[in-house]
Amino acid sequence: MSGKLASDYGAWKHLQGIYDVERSQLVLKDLFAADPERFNKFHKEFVAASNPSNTILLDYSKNLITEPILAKLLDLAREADVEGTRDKMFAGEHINTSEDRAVLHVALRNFNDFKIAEAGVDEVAGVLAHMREFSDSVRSGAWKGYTGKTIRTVVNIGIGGSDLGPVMVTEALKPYAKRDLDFQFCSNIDGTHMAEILRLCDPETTLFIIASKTFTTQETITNAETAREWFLSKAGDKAHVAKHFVALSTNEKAVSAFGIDKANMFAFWDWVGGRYSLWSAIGLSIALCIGYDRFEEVLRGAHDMDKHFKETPLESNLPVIMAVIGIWYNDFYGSQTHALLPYDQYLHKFADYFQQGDMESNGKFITKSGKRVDYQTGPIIWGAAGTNGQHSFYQLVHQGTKLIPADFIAPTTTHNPIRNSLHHRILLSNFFAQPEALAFGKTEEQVRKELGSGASEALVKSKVFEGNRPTNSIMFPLLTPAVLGSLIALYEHKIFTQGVIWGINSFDQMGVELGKVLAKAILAQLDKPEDVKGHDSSTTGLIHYYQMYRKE
Ligand SMILES: O=P(O)(O)OC[C@H]1O[C@H](O)[C@@H](O)[C@@H](O)[C@@H]1O
Repeated sequence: MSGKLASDYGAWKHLQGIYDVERSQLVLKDLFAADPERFNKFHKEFVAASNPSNTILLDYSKNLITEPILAKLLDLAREADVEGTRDKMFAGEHINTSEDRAVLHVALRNFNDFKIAEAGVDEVAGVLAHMREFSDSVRSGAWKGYTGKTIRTVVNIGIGGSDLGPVMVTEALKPYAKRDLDFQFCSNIDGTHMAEILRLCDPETTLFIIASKTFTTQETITNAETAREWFLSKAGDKAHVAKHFVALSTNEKAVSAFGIDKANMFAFWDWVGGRYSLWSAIGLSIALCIGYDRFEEVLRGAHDMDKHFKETPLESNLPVIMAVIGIWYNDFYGSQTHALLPYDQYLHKFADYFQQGDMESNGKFITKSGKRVDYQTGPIIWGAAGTNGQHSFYQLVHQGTKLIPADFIAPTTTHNPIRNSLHHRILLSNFFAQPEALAFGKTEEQVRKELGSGASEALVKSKVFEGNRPTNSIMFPLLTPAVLGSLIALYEHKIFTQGVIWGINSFDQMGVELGKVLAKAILAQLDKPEDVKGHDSSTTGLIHYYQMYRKE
């Protein structure tokens, strides 16, 4: 850790100079016209070392970059010591400095490849074996509920990282799911969420997974207590809890205080960040859904991307390339957001997942050495599955006043080739067309030609697309467990690389604390109006309104 701000680096200053002078010349239409080799120069294919059918193509040619700009961006990564910090992460050094912790989600999918010396790493295989045994037993029907019936519904109770990963992955890998097992995910403290899920559950055939790293999160513990209360109101005897409740946590004490047997607890370790935890015991619902072997394929896919990130020179390193191009827009062009646009319905939760993954990691204004940054850090992440987004927000992406860099993501082959893959061909024609339209637009001249001489000036102008809007295109053959694992790890390492360049700690989450503390204080004041003290007039007024109209 140099203690420097990113803006102190020589490469950063150089990039600012390039931006100021060359920006007007960075026109995609011209860059492509000038160089027929542009695609060849600006795309890379990742091929997994352990599995050649797992490949990912990254086409970054439709970005506002030239070879010298990309080289300078990579110099920035070198100057910020991305490689050194990466190696420290893989070696188990405590790079999460504010919490004095290692950052070792890579150890959860390592299978003894990299040597990592940190307490707990040698326990990973044992927990995976426990997950295999348990998921096999539930899926085969050998695991019985308290009346001897097999499990039909699994309810994962967790929030944030203990929810979003399992939700996204079980959706993404639905083609591999055990279809006679229903999966529900209860996260929100809003009782509506639990109430609607319990309506779908039969206590005799439901398994509750209480997923919480800390086992202190208010939402999860309250929801878990509600589920237990509901279960006991039907099952009666507390001894039956052991057949219907399991816990995924680092906090053994709190798990046993809740009444869950140690044999039904799946452990992980403080070096697994919540938003990086789907690879840990938090992935139990994934293993139950697609089977342990498929879950392990997800892990192995991620490991292949870890190897790529760790061992590939920066010029060919996919996560690093995506990271530095993102910095070019975020910090020099001033774009505020980054869109994730998967053209695959199974990835419809991908943007939601990386909203936490990216924004909780890099939404920080203080560097690791305690300085306030004088540049932008993490972008706002958003998006939706194509083609739905096209009929919703793409108008602004094409003709709005904001620059919105976007990643278009698609499989060449669909799991559902209905009508001879007609749907998929239409889907992909949109996937190819949108980045093309965004890059090359439509000139006034073209519009005039199309409309003929009678068209009003205003109409002509309204149909012009300026173009020059940058995108990455990411393709892979099929959304398999291995490909998904690699794809998630690709984005994880992108986020890591950006965090290192910005000098921030991507692995703590102090920003989620304040609201929690205030809510606790307010909860104690909600009963009586005279208890509402210590707030501004707006907060006081809102609580009083609630007290006047509530019905319980
Ligand atoms: O798994 P837990 O401990 O219940 O935490 C759930 C979530 O809580 C907070 O919002 C943050 O710390 C997240 O990173 C975390 O994922």
